[in-house]
Amino acid sequence: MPTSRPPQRPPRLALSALDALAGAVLLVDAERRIVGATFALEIQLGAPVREGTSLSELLSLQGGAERLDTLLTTGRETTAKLRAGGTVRVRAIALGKDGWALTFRQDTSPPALEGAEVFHGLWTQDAELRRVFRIVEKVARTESSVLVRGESGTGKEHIAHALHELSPRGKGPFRAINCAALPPNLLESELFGHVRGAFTGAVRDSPGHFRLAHGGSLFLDEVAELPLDLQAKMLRVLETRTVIPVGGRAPVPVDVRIIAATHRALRREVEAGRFRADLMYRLRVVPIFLPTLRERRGDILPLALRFLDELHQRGTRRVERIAPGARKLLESHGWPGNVRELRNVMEYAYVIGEGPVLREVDLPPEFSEAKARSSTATGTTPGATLDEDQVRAALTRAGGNRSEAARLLGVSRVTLWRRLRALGEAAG
Ligand SMILES: Nc1ncnc2c1ncn2[C@@H]1O[C@H](COP(=O)(O)OP(=O)(O)OP(=O)(O)O)[C@@H](O)[C@H]1O
Repeated sequence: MPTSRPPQRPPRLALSALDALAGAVLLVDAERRIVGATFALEIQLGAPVREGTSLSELLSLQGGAERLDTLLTTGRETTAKLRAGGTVRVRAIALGKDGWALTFRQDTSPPALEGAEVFHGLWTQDAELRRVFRIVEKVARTESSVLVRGESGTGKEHIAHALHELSPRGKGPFRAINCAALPPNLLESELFGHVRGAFTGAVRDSPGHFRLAHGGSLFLDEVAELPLDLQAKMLRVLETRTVIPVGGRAPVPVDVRIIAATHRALRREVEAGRFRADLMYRLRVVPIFLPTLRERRGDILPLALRFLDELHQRGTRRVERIAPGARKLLESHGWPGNVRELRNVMEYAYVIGEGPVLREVDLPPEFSEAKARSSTATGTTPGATLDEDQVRAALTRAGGNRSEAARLLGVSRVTLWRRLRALGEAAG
């Protein structure tokens, strides 16, 4: 009577290598039992693969057992139905007497990542964002002023860089200034420069961003926050192509292409009297709208995996899959901070969790409605669900810096401080 050996699991490293080299792969032993699956396959199937179960529990082939034999013996690619739903193209590669490696491709639609593109550091497989990339390529070749509109974290600064690099000015300087980050008087001298003695502390001449960007591009981030008096000066610079440094008299010629960005609707700012209409028309000759992450939900999981990949390069933990519950939460989240928020969330989950599976509980507190509800029900403070280990892990990762630890945990500094105090009190 034949004896059945227990299934032998391949080492995790081997699965990771397979994942990187071949993508969606399933390993079955000589008895056609599943012994391992790559992360890419689980993403494709949308569910974890149960080791030890029989291949026929995962796949169904028209023609039954006979077709399964053909699939395994001929090495030809075959269409198979997944018991969980959907069709795939499968090919089997015999591994001597040990079993088979099966590669999977999506059947009707092209493989999930086909049609994906990396454009100047921005990854997407979304048709709308890719259309934006094509517009950027076209407009980059011109001298037109571009206004990039998009929520925080949608990639406005990357687009500004792309516009510069693809333009004939690409070899010239690229300067960026955030109009919301400086008080008005400082902003003016940062933009237009100043002469020595123009104000207390002006011990020497300073060229300002316009002159430093001469022959290149100047990126005005958060342009809607420019105070009205500076808007008038900006308009003058754009019209005369000269700047007058603060405290100076002589206009200095500048040759700069302006790329502006905002998360606000400039038209509404104009209607509200906060932005000059004439400057708006100067800046938004070509408006470019970046879609939010929630408008391209298909990008969420692939981007999450890319960020995990980056974390793998830097850290020691190796996440091999995202648990279905966590995937659902990621896919349904509102993402007000867009891709930047996703990057931070993945880093948080990577740091907070342990082992090869990224789980629901590893995600920041705002992801768990149940947690939030129970915390409101019991009247506890936000972040009260963070346990000591999570807090410690984040602090270690942040080298003791509490602001950074709070960012990693997805809570405010005050919440972290309260939690530390509560834990301290509990320990004491
Ligand atoms: N499509 C994308 N693919 C990969 N990374 C992205 C993508 N979009 C944004 N990011 C990342 O998100 C972060 C924010 O990007 P960026 O600074 O260009 O956004 P922004 O719209 O200028 O944000 P803000 O308005 O808050 O300054 C960066 O780390 C960037 O690499």
